[in-house]
Amino acid sequence: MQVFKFGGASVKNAEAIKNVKEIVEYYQHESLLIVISAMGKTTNKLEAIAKSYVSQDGQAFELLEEVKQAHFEVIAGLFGEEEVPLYDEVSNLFVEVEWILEEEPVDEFPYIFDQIVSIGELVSTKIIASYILSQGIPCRWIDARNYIATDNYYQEAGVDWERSKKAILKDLPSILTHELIVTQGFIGSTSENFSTTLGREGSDYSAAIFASCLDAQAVTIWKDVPGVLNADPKWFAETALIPELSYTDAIELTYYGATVIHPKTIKPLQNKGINLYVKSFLNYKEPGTVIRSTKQTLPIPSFIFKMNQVYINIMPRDFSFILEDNLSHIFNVFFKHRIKTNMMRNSAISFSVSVDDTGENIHQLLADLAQRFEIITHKNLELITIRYYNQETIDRVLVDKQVIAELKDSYTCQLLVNQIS
Ligand SMILES: Nc1ncnc2c1ncn2[C@@H]1O[C@H](COP(=O)(O)OP(=O)(O)O)[C@@H](O)[C@H]1O
Ligand SMILES: N[C@@H](CC(=O)OP(=O)(O)O)C(=O)O
Repeated sequence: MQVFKFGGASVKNAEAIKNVKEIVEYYQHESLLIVISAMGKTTNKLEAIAKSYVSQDGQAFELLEEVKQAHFEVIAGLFGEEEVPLYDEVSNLFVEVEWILEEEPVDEFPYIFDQIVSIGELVSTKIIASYILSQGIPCRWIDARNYIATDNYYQEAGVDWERSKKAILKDLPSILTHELIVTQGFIGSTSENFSTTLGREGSDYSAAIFASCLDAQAVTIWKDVPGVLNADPKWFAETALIPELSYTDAIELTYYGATVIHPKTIKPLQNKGINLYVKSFLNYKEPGTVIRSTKQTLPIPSFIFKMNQVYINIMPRDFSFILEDNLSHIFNVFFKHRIKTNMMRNSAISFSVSVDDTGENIHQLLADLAQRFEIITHKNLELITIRYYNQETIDRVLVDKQVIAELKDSYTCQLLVNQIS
């Protein structure tokens, strides 16, 4: 069997969903489990609703109505004038959010986020599964929350692999013998049946969890690009397709910020030797990129750009050295605020990190660190990572840039830079 994953861009409107159906139809004689994300930018809109609800700014119902109407338009685009029961099914899912919004917000934001935002994947999959079925392709919608068991670390839930595998193997193999399965990416459930999410862009990871538990032959992630390129085409005018990548190179590229695949996706597949394909949903017969066990190293240097970085220099107030005691304290504070570091350096009396400037939680991190350390921050920086670098590639990215910090090992070079105005 195989696992397919369709992200928000591939299901953003009725036309896009018809294209997904065409791809599924082409592969319908395979045994397929299809993981789908929320449509387009729905997750961002639902996040705005969760924030509006918590701040009680009076906008939440209006925002929810917009999201609901956008989904009804997609249903109309797929089914025309037909009075399909899907309208009621989708309305009922939105009613669950309305019930939340009617109550006073007493719970913590991460919990509220997960209860509201998880609806995006539930409605998108309801619509797409109904459409695929209406086109004569046997297909079953399943609720991923019955299969992806997690802890209760809301917004970044940890997967309970044992419980998930047991639930998946109990039900899904027999369904897959005669029907396609359509399910949600990104969401899971605690043992008390509260919805959880696996971290933003986490649907790729869901595909890997199902694939690993089912011992799939392959996973295919369908994208708006021809496959993995040597740089994000949004930042680089000339990019090249990488036809084959080792799991290690793929893990490194995604770890450093290549957003084409969620970083947690690759390890479970590597452990089981499952090939991961990245293909274009616009040219679905093209081979794309295959990530698998190979000795082949990246054929060309690859570039990763991360904008909006803040560089934090942390110095002990008492001029003690940056040794185990201070380091463990610093890492605990980063862990407490769940802030991921993109680059780290240390000297005898300072420890410096570059992180995404995500606003409020960075302020809280800095306030915590300032209790024990002197802090200097430098904002609006860009982090450039080059895998398989050489001097020519470094010179190429440094035009009009001032280097603030630099880290190199045999394969990877990281440059934290400032635009020279
Ligand atoms: N190395 C890379 N190769 C290809 N695409 C990349 C790379 N790095 C970043 N991207 C970006 O990833 C995007 C696809 O990911 P994303 O928008 O998250 O898709 P989806 O929402 O469908 O999962 C591409 O449009 C591209 O801009
Ligand atoms: N919808 C979720 C999960 C996800 O993976 O989305 P996408 O596949 O569109 O990146 C998010 O936007 O975070």
